[in-house]
Amino acid sequence: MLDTSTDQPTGPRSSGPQPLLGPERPDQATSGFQLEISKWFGFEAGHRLNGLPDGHKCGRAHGHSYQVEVRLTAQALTGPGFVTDFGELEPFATYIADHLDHRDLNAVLAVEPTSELLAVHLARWFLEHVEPAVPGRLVAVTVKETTKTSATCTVIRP
Ligand SMILES: Nc1nc2c(c(=O)[nH]1)N=C([C@H](O)[C@H](O)COP(=O)(O)OP(=O)(O)OP(=O)(O)O)CN2
Repeated sequence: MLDTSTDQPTGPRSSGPQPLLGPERPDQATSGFQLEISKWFGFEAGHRLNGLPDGHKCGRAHGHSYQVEVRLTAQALTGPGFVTDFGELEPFATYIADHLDHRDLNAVLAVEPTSELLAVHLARWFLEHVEPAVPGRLVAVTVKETTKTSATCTVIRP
C-alpha cells in the first residue's frame, strides 16, 4: 500500500541506511562452523565386473552414466568467501573427459571398475593433481553408477 501524497510505502520510516545483516568479516561469519563444498562431474562409460558368480548381470558388458561428486573443506575462506573456486576444479573434469568418458573402464583401470575402486582411483588422482593447486582439502569422492547406488571414498588424514 502506498502513501499517495509521497508515493512511498506506508509503515515505519527508516532513518537512514539499514545495517548490513550478520558479521562483516568472513572469519567471524564462519566461526563455529565447518564448511564443505561439492561439485558433480558426469561421464559415460562401459564396464563388466570379473569375479562375480556365473550369470550375475554385472559380469556382462554394460554401461552407466556415471556421476562423480568431489567434496572439499577448508579451515579459512579465500577470495570473496570460497573454500575453493569451483572453476579451479576444471583439471578434474578434463581428466575425466580425457581418460574415462566414453571408454571401456576395464581397458583403462588397473583394478576392477567397481564404484568403490573408481572412487579410490579418482580420489588419488585428485589428491596428486588438483589438491596441491587449490586452497581446499579433499574430503571425499563419491561415484554413482545409477540414481540408486553410490560408493564414497573418504580421505583419511593422520
Ligand atoms: N558394491 C558394489 N556393488 C555393485 C557394483 C559396484 O560397483 N559396487 N556394481 C554393479 C554393477 O555395475 C551394476 O550395473 C549395478 O548394480 P545394480 O544396482 O544391482 O543394478 P541395476 O542398476 O540394474 O539396479 P536394480 O536395482 O537391479 O534395478 C553391481 N553391484
